Amino acid sequence: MVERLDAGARAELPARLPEWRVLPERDAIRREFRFRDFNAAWGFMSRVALLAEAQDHHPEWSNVYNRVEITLTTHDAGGLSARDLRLALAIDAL
Ligand SMILES: C[C@H](O)[C@H](O)[C@H]1CNC2=NC(N)=NC(=O)C2=N1
Repeated sequence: MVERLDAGARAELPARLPEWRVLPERDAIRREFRFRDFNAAWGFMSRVALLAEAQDHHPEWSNVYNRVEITLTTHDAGGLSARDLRLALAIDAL
């Protein structure tokens, strides 16, 4: 069982992940990325896939040409956990 983020960690989300927003409809965060073209978007997705495997934590995502939308939540926790924060920070650092 994975612990969901506590109130203190949630309060810090806007400062730590300014590009991500907490969804109103479910306990998840989302960021949209835009690239020069599909090739650049796919290269980014390949790097995220490697991060996801290394962290054993996997995104919900979609791609349309040069756009990639990533939603993070922890299925084992039924909401946001430290695993989402860690993966989001690693994605931001790519
Ligand atoms: C067995 C394996 O560790 C789990 O199923 C992992 C894999 N990746 C995961 N990814 C996400 N986003 N949430 C999870 O709860 C999760 N669980």
